[in-house]
Parts: sequence; structure tokens; C-alpha cells
Amino acid sequence: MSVFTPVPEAVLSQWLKNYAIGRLTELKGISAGVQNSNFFVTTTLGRYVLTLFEGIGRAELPYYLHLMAHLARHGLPVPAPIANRDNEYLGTIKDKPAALVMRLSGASVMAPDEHHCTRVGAMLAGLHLAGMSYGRRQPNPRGPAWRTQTAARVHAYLPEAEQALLDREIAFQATIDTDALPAGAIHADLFRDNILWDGEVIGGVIDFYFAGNDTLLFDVAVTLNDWCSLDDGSLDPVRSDAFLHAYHAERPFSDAERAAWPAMLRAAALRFWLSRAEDFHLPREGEMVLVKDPDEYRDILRQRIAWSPALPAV
Ligand SMILES: Nc1ncnc2c1ncn2[C@@H]1O[C@H](COP(=O)(O)OP(=O)(O)OP(=O)(O)O)[C@@H](O)[C@H]1O
Ligand SMILES: N[C@@H](CCO)C(=O)O
Repeated sequence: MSVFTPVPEAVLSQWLKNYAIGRLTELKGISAGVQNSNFFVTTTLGRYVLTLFEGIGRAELPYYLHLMAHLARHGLPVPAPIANRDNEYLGTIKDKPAALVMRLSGASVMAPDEHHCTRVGAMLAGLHLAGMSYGRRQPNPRGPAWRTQTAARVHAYLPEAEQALLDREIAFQATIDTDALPAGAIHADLFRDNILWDGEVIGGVIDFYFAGNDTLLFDVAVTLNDWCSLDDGSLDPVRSDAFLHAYHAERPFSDAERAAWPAMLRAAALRFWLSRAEDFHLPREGEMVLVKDPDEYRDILRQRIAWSPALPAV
């Protein structure tokens, strides 16, 4: 269920008078998604998605919306935000920040094969290359400082063996120096449900609301952990090779990245173990988040500690 704030047609019709996209012909709530209220909006001139932001502060939103506009301008299948007649992307509906973006075609593939992973690797490299000329800066909201603070918050709720795993990982991550790694705007949540496939082609990359500036390798690790893991958390070597080689062909990995890779895979696993554990043990009142299984990412972390694949060489 992901329409937390209902929007009556009359309210939207009125709101759309400040846009140049014609008159409303259809409004439909979207049931997927766990963070915001989303709607498919059809007008006499096109098809759009309306998002009412339920938990993200208004101050953070311009970074995300302008990043989407920037990437779309670079030819990537990212939903372009729609400016209103005051030339603003961000408006307000029912006291919530609200934005319209282009509706893209396609549907998620939840059991990808190596061909999907090849395209995702190339797409992620494309996002990183285009993102290099993006002028705005905002730190990754789930970066190292957040990880340390969240570990402290969830620690007491975990069984002893998991507390020990968490302590060791936080201590290990504190020894990693990321200064030499290429950094830029990253998606930071490029999971399978955030890519829409139009047949074999990527029709859309959506949900930029965890984006921020961080090392590009962290984004590679986040994406690989979701797209290429098996049920026990270990990596499928075929999908993983396909993904990494396709990325490397567009943006070759540096020596510093090769050295930091095992630690980065662990940092990426830790990030989602922590966010899921926090949602599970410390649900915030009034905040509607669908809780995903923290154990999946605990297991991925354990597997990456035990073994990590090498990055492709030059
Ligand atoms: N630009 C778009 N074009 C087509 N479909 C979209 C677009 N944006 C969102 N959708 C559809 O809406 C669904 C929910 O969107 P999204 O994943 O952004 O939800 P959310 O609640 O904002 O974020 P989260 O995935 O973190 O829960 C997607 O699964 C997709 O089906
Ligand atoms: N991709 C996240 C959900 C938030 O977008 C997860 O699987 O935990």
C-alpha cells in the first residue's frame, strides 16, 4: 500500500493549472513503493508520475530532482521532472512537497540473468559518467557517519553473535581510507525494483531519493549485492562477472578501487543490514515503511567477509 496521502481529482486538476501539460484525464494510485505516495497521472498531453514526499525534507529534494533532470538531459532513461509555470520542479499538495516526473515504460525484473546484469553494469557506469558534470553537492544520506550512528542505535536489539559481527565490521570500516577513490553523484539504491525493463532494454531508472555524493565504487557494490546475489547471500559468479565487466568497459576501475573493493562490498552490505534492522527494531511512529528482511543483508555481509571477487584488471 503506497498511497499514504490521497489526492482527489479536483485538487490535482486545480494544481495542474500551474503546469503546461494539458488537462487531467486519469489519476491512479500506485501500489508499489514503500516511502512516498505515488500516482500515475494522465493528461490530454502525456503520461506522468506524481510523487508526494512523505518523509524527505523539502531542503533535500532539489538535489534529487535536478540530478534526475541532469541525467535525463544526458540521454539516460531517467524520469525528467516537469517544471511548473513558475519554472519550479517542486510544488505542494496537501501540505506535502510534490513533484511530477515523466512516466517511463517497463516493469521490474526480479530474477535477472547475466544479460540483464550486463545492461545494468553499463547503465550504472553511464549514470556515473554523466553525474560527473552535476554541479550540486549533497552527502550520501546513508554514508559512513550514518552507518556508525545507526549501528549504535540498533546494537542492543541484536543477538550476541550479530552484535559481535557488527562491532567487528564497524571497527574494520573505520580503517578504510576512501580519499583516493573516484567520487561523484551516486544513485545509492539501484535495486532490481528501481529499474524498469522495456523488453530487453532498460526503459527507466527510478527512485533517486537516496542519491548523494560518495565514492562511485560504493554504488557499484550496492548494485552488485542486489543484482548478483544467490539465496544464501553468496555471489553468482556469472551475473557478477557480466555486471563488473560491462561497468569496467565504460568506466575502467582504478588500482585504488581494486584495492578498496572487498571493503566497499562489505560497506554496502552493512548499509542495508543497518537500515533494515533499524526499520525492524525501531519503527518510527507515523512513518510508513515496509520492513524488508534484515537477515538477507546480514548474510550478504558474512559472505563478503568470507570471499569477494576481484575487480576486472586493465
Ligand atoms: N517515472 C516513472 N515511470 C514509470 N513508473 C514509475 C515511475 N516512478 C515510479 N514508478 C512506479 O511506481 C512504483 C513506486 O515508485 P518508487 O519505487 O519510486 O516508490 P517509493 O515509495 O518512492 O520508493 P521505494 O522504492 O524506496 O519504496 C515503481 O515500482 C514503479 O512501478
Ligand atoms: N532498497 C532498499 C529499500 C529502500 O529503497 C532495501 O532493499 O532495503
